[in-house]
Amino acid sequence: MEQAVVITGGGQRVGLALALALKQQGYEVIVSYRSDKPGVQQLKQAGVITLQADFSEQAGIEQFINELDACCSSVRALIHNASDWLPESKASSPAVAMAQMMQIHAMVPYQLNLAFAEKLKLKGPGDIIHMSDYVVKTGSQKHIAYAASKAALQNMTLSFASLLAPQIKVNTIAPGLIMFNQHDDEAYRQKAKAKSLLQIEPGAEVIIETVNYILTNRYLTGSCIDLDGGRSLAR
Ligand SMILES: NC(=O)C1=CN([C@@H]2O[C@H](COP(=O)(O)OP(=O)(O)OC[C@H]3O[C@@H](n4cnc5c(N)ncnc54)[C@H](OP(=O)(O)O)[C@@H]3O)[C@@H](O)[C@H]2O)C=CC1
Ligand SMILES: Nc1nc2c(c(=O)[nH]1)N=C([C@H](O)[C@@H](O)CO)CN2
Repeated sequence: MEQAVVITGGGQRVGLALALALKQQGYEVIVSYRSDKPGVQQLKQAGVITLQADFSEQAGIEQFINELDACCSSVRALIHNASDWLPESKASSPAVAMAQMMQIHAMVPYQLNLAFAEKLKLKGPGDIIHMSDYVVKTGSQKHIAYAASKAALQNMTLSFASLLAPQIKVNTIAPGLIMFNQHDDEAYRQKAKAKSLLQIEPGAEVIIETVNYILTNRYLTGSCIDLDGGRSLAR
């Protein structure tokens, strides 16, 4: 496969919607998924290549790199979406929390970017997109390791943008609330929406629009797009 758009963590929610939308737009799409959820079948039916990968251990990262390398001759874009929103309250220990967060949000993008830099350059301009989070700006009392690991990811945007220019653009999308989880109750939902000026749950469509903006813009690299409904201005 040539000029594949590679999305990590595409078995559900934002990654799933993004993969289906980009496939519908005519891109060749390859997705990593960890758990075999209903979305994986949707992807296969849509013609998206799905590669099972658990990035929790180094062996899982290396297996994915080898499988991806074997199935695509060049890469159009690498979108680092896979993520675990782990609160300290659910971690077995602080050491495990920080290790787990740095693994998925920093170690995986770091290794994949280095492994696929040449294939991203092969057939014209390439893109790397790091999915970060508004909380990089503010920190988070309940997701300390998560926020720190997203800050590491966001910093790598700067390093890789410098290293890989001009053939590859590297940018961050830093979302605020995009979509709730099923278990979020009404009180939480109201409170979370009230944190931004626009006070909505926008859904994955705004991520799709932003990814398309980045992919089609020849002059955007090393930047961070704050996709948060004006959250930093809300009182
Ligand atoms: N949803 C929101 O409102 C916001 C999202 N974001 C960011 O946007 C991106 C998409 O968010 P969302 O769709 O909610 O993400 P999810 O929480 O649904 O996670 C996406 C996928 O990452 C996979 N994943 C997690 N850990 C690993 C691992 N160790 N190895 C392999 N895959 C793994 C999950 O697999 P599995 O299905 O097996 O669990 C899941 O399918 C994320 O980077 C997120 O941090 C930022 C701000 C707000
Ligand atoms: N991997 C994930 N990261 C984040 C999620 C999520 O569901 N999965 N959700 C959020 C929240 O929506 C937050 O932005 C607002 O409460 C943050 N990151």
